[in-house]
Amino acid sequence: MTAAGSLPGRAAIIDGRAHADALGARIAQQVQDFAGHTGRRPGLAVVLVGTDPASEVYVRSKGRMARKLGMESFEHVLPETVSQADLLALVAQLNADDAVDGILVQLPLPQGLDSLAVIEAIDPAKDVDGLHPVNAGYLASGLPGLVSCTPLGCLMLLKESLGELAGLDAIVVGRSILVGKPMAQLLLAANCTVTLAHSRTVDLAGKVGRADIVVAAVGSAEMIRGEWIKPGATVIDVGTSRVPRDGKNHLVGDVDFAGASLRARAITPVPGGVGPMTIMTLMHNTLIAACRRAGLPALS
Ligand SMILES: Nc1nc(=O)c2c([nH]1)NC[C@@H]1CN(c3ccc(C(=O)N[C@@H](CCC(=O)O)C(=O)O)cc3)C=[N+]21
Repeated sequence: MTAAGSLPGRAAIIDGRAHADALGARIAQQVQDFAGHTGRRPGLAVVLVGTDPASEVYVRSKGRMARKLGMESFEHVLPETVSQADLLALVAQLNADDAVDGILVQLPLPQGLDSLAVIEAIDPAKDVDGLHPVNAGYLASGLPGLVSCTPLGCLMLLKESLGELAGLDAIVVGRSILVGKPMAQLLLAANCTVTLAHSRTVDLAGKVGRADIVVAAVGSAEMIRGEWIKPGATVIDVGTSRVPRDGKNHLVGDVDFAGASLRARAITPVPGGVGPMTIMTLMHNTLIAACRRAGLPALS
């Protein structure tokens, strides 16, 4: 930890691990209820293409969490050289498999594979990542679908920390399909006034400085500076960058944590913030998909 990082900040730390554990306990109970009603367990299929070490870690932890909560986990590891056709054939097989309720294809895919085409091939009812255009459209239309895991986890943390979000000014920095765009939609649905900022935004510092809620999802280490943050704002940091520091590799977010925690009222740490919630909302989505597919009422 840096000298600045060890200074006590004023902000409350939003403990993503604790919130994820609490959500996990509720999901585990509902998985048992589901099994009691249907005689089977919710099933999650995770597809990994290639051998990116960080992706391997995430895929393994998703499988481990699914099993821990009593779900079935199906892990498919394909070589980096797999053809688009073979990957699409696996997706078709998983679509047709009744034991599979959720399908997640770990992104990014290796060069040469068309990830949008792969996502479009997933049955929207099994798209637990919420990336299929049908699910993105449901979200934009205010209809029930499946919502991308990371933004859903961020919204849960914001509601836990702030209670009512209506009327607050929110800025989302980053416009990816995986995080930024669905995050902006969720905040809009929660009646925030939303600014969606990106690499071409003019005066990002000024716009961040007017926001009650800052969601940083750019993937650029500590680019949101602490002095930009409006005093009393709530900061959600989606970034996870590995940076060499003091001879070690450190995981840091998109936000200058030490600086921001001197001004924010509450902030998520990295690690231990959004990351653990992302895995748990994937489990939540898998349970929702399983209930809908089984014709059971959505569990709360
Ligand atoms: N189709 C798809 N869906 C995803 O949701 C998806 C993906 N592809 N590709 C990669 C990113 C990354 N991602 C993370 C999940 C958990 C942590 C996590 O639990 N992080 C821990 C720390 C883990 C560590 O120390 O490396 C934490 O923040 O506390 C981080 C990142 C999901 N992703």
